Amino acid sequence: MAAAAAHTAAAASSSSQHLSPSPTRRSRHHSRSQHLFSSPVPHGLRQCSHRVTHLHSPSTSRHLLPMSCSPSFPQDPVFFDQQQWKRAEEGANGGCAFDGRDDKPREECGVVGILGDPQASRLCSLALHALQHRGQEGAGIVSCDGDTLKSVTGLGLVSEVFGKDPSRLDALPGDAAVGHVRYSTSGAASSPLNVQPFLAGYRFGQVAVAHNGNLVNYAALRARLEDQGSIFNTSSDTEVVLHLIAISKSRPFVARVVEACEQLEGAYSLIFLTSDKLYAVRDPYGFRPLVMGRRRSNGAVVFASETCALDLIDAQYEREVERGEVIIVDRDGSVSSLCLIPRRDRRACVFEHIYFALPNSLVFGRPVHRERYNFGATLAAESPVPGGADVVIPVPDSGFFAALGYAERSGVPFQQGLIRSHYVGRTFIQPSQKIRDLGVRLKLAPVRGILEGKRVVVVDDSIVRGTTSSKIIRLIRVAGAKEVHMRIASPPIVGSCYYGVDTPSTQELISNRMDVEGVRREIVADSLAFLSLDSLKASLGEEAPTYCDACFSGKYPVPPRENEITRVEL
Ligand SMILES: O=P(O)(O)OC[C@H]1O[C@H](OP(=O)(O)OP(=O)(O)O)[C@H](O)[C@@H]1O
Ligand SMILES: NC(=O)CC[C@H](N)C(=O)O
Ligand code: SF4
Ligand SMILES: [Mg+2]
Repeated sequence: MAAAAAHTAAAASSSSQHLSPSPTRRSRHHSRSQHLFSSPVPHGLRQCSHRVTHLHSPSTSRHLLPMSCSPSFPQDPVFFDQQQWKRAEEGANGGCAFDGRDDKPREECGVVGILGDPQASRLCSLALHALQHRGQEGAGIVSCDGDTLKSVTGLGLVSEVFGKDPSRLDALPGDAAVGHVRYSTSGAASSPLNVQPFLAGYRFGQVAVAHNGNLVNYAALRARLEDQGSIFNTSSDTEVVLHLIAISKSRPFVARVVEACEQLEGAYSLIFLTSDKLYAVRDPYGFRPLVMGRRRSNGAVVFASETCALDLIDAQYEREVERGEVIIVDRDGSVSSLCLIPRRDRRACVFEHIYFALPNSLVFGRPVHRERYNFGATLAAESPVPGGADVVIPVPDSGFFAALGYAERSGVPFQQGLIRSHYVGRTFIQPSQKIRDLGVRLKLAPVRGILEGKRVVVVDDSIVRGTTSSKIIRLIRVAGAKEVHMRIASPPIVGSCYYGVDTPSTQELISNRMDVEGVRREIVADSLAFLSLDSLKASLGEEAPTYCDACFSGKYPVPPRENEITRVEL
């Protein structure tokens, strides 16, 4: 219970705890299977002592290994032979500039890729709709009919970009498509130039990319590329990937992708589309989710950030894209799997389970609703309300399952004491504080009949800036509640995220500025408790060490870097 006390503040209590915001720089850990990837690889295809076929690009000295080198990967790889390498070489296809629009700095998006369905762009727009919670600033799709890649992107929601004017989807023919919903981490939210997928032309053809994540060495990479003469069209970190691919001397395209990715630091779940293939790549730590499935009707391959996107377009979930894996899907439907070098210990973002992902999704192999329920139940055991409570209410939406877990474990009845408007989006994701302030009041309305005269436990998934909690507590008091006890199903957020979640600067994080008692006073709760970090880890079980919890612990798997260059905002 010591941990519980450290994370709890009651009106009568003066307990205080200040959590250090400073990121701890850590050396990188190599995974147990690291030696497999760095073992010497003879030229061409060979069977090694691990019974792994190593792949060696004949035109470069790069070592590419089939992903099956890890015994845990469920799919048999399709090994490339020399002929396939040859065919994979891209023919010159005419160049094209970026699909212009523009940018400011931040992070978390949704990506989708489809190959093998004549309705690819329509399915893509539906899948993006299912991923809308991951980003609301912009949406886009690039499709390909086997020859030319075409792009439609725009600021706003998927329905705003694609729903109003059917001709926009008509302009995206073909059986392959890649899509993106944006929540900016690097590059202005308001700039249409920064809306993905980015479409570019390089020496051997066209390539489109959709990225979820954030590159911590983006500024340094961009400075180097600019020194070498690259001209950037956007202020997004993602654009460096295209430049690295374009300047690579490796062949075929997948070797360029691998060479580019080896220079990236940070988080990236990427989907690439070229005229003849679809590629999915996940960074060596696996910070951001990425899953693969197939449409039940015709076997079309689908990649998406979350399984909720697969469900909507009737695609059967097959597996995660593994960390450090590159999956290549050919137009004939064949699927190959390679791995990036080096591969690291997994550091999946625990905040996906806490807040970002939808509860009906499977993320990192776990049902999100179950994780949230468990966090809430653990919180109830750790931090009951002293003197008891009459009702447990969730802060909709993402506090719902944690509140259910809290109510069931504590034995206090669960009620829907706050009603959510369906017409207001996520407040955390809103770009300005003014909009967030208004957003909370527009979005949530108290139910007087449930709250009046009651000792109310309010359960939310997280406190970031404190905007939501303070507004909600005021609303609940105005509705007549006798006491309001706030319970948060995650630890205090004390550090910014550098891996694709646009958590604000550390100064804006309320738990960075003050201890738990200070936050309680600020939000004017009768008591406040956070789930302790130890309990969060206990709830994750054996896999706890494979999660990133840097925004709670300050332990950053990849050292964050400050921007080292100044540049003109586009
Ligand atoms: O402390 P704050 O800065 O207010 O941020 C924390 C709040 O933001 C998120 O909700 P959001 O409204 O974004 O989305 P949701 O509807 O999915 O819960 C989160 O669930 C908290 O409620
Ligand atoms: N949230 C994200 O994953 C953002 C992707 C990319 N870093 C951007 O800012 O557009
Ligand atoms: S710092 Fe936090 S939000 Fe960012 S990847 Fe790690 S756990 Fe997720
Ligand atoms: Mg919320």
